[in-house]
Amino acid sequence: MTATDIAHPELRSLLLSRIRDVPDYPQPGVVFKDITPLLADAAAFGALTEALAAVCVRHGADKVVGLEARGFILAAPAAARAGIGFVPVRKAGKLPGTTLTQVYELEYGSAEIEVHQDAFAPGDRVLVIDDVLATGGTAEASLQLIRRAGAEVAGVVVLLELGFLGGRSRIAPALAQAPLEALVAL
Ligand SMILES: O=P(O)(O)OC[C@H]1O[C@H](OP(=O)(O)OP(=O)(O)O)[C@H](O)[C@@H]1O
Ligand SMILES: Nc1ncnc2[nH]cnc12
Repeated sequence: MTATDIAHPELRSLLLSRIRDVPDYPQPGVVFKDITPLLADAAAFGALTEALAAVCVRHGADKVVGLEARGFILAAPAAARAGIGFVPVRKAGKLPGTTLTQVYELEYGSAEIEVHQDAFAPGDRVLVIDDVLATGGTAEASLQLIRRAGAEVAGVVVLLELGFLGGRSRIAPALAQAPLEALVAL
């Protein structure tokens, strides 16, 4: 499976120019993609929010899911801009209501994520937004949660896809026919 990017060339280079590589973080051998310079640049963050909101509208999503923590920063303004409700998928133990839980593996460790059991209306079409798709473990777990909560997956959109880590292939079964889009794919 090939990683493709959907940002037009000007937006792609703006976004890429504001993502900083941090070698050996959080552990040796990992090159961490730091989006804080992008968030600190109002023009770049604004253009990113517009692009993500356009994807939400194009897919006719009823809800936008953001994945804790960096996914929240991108998904919440995009959902508000698109006029769609936002649902947080959080790391275990952070949501106050009755939750569904999913265990998953990361590039650097393992984790559990949760969503409120009543976060979606039956049949809601849900678009997942995150900053980075790496191994795909987080996105895959979120898709399983969304379906278990009774909603449909409209798609996944990420700012940055690290294609060499194989996340696209990993999440293909959980996506079923839904699209995975990356604004920038490396
Ligand atoms: O495709 P994967 O291998 O699952 O990796 C991608 C995930 O890893 C990061 O989250 P992380 O949990 O590291 O931390 P955060 O709380 O800073 O967003 C990133 O924000 C994605 O959610
Ligand atoms: N290399 C990476 N950079 C930033 N976030 C990540 N999440 C998983 N792998 C990552």
